[in-house]
Amino acid sequence: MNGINGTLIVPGDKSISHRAAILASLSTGKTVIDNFLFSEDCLRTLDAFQEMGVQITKRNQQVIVESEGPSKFLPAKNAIDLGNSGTTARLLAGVLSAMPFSTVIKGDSSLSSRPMKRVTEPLSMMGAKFKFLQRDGHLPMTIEGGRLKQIDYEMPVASAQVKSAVLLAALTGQVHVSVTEQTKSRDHTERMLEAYGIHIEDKNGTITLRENQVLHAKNIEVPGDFSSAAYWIAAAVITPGSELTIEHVGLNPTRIGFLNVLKRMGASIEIIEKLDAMNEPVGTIIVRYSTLNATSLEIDEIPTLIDEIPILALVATQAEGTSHFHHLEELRFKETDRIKATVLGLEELGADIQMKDDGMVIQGRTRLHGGVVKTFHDHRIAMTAMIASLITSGDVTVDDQDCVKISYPNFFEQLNEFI
Ligand SMILES: O=C(O)C1=C[C@@H](OP(=O)(O)O)[C@@H](O)[C@H](O)C1
Ligand SMILES: C=C(OP(=O)(O)O)C(=O)O
Repeated sequence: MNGINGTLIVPGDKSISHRAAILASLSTGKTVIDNFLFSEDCLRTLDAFQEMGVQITKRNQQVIVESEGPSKFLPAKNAIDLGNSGTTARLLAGVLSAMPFSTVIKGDSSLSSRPMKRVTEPLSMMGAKFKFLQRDGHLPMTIEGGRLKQIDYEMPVASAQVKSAVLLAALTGQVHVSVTEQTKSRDHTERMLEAYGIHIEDKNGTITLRENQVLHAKNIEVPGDFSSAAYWIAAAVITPGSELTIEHVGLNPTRIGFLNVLKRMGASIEIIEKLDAMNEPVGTIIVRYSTLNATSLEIDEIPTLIDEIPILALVATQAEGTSHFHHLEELRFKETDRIKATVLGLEELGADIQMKDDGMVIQGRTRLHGGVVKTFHDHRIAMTAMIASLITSGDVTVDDQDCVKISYPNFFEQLNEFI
């Protein structure tokens, strides 16, 4: 391996694609969404609205949504299956809370083990009714929507999914709402609503959405997914001889904590261009192989790199010294327990890594070797293991390659271009 060299474009952003599908469905008129991410999770969001009567056409990199707005949504004929997608489940729960009918939503075994009370509690305060059909606090559940009332909600967890669920319920139900976050989470919903001309304000961590606002269709362009770019940024930083350019990638400050931490560790990273797509900063990243020092994560930066912890842990195995990753309790509620899966996976490859209740401690630098990594069907664990394979002395295999389709369907094709 002579390094990771060249220029790369990553697929569209998963979080923004979900929101584009939702807001286009809630608008009246025709929306063209460019560079939509055709991954399994985002397809679940499109399917859900299609099941409620929204007209959706998929072509190449585009999605065309034709809608008459939420007042014309029809009850789905069957339970809506959201597969593996936490974002779809929680954001859709917000929209369905304002619908004058009942809907059953369900998911796969991973999604059915993830907590839903974080959204059903505020949505119940707004007036929606929920019934858990198998296990308390989990999918499958029935959502009985209806007229909603205003709430001022203080979020107990830093979660963009919870914030967005409440905002989308208020928007769909046309009521006023305010949501206060202790730590700022990704703000794609707020930015996209603003781009639609909706009055939404963020003052000292309190986001306020005014009542009686409606969406009119507006074309959307989705930037490249920073969370997908993170795998290649890591690959270049840890593989000697690398210089990689990643173009047209989203650089929203609430998403790029991983870049900031890498820079702090000593990585050579340049951002050479910035433009704006639907209120989202977009640019080009140039990254080179670098000698790295260990680091510790601050509590406030966790939401800005929450999905990058597995790949950041791999990078830390190549940094000189001890890295302390704490305040990561939320990782236990992802597609799998990502603290456990990351520690087990990297241990299998020879890393010196210790599991803690709220995170992990990693001692670098270690020479990694080959092994068989258990993914627990989590796309981010599978991709982290495959990036590790670029620097291991033997082969790395994962027990499930298919799970990368959740967020990055062409991951293996792009990986093969480098090896
Ligand atoms: O709103 C979103 O699009 C997401 C929010 C985050 O989840 P939480 O809200 O649970 O932190 C993140 O982990 C997930 O991949 C996508
Ligand atoms: C946690 C993730 O997604 P979701 O919550 O939408 O399943 C992820 O993509 O890492």
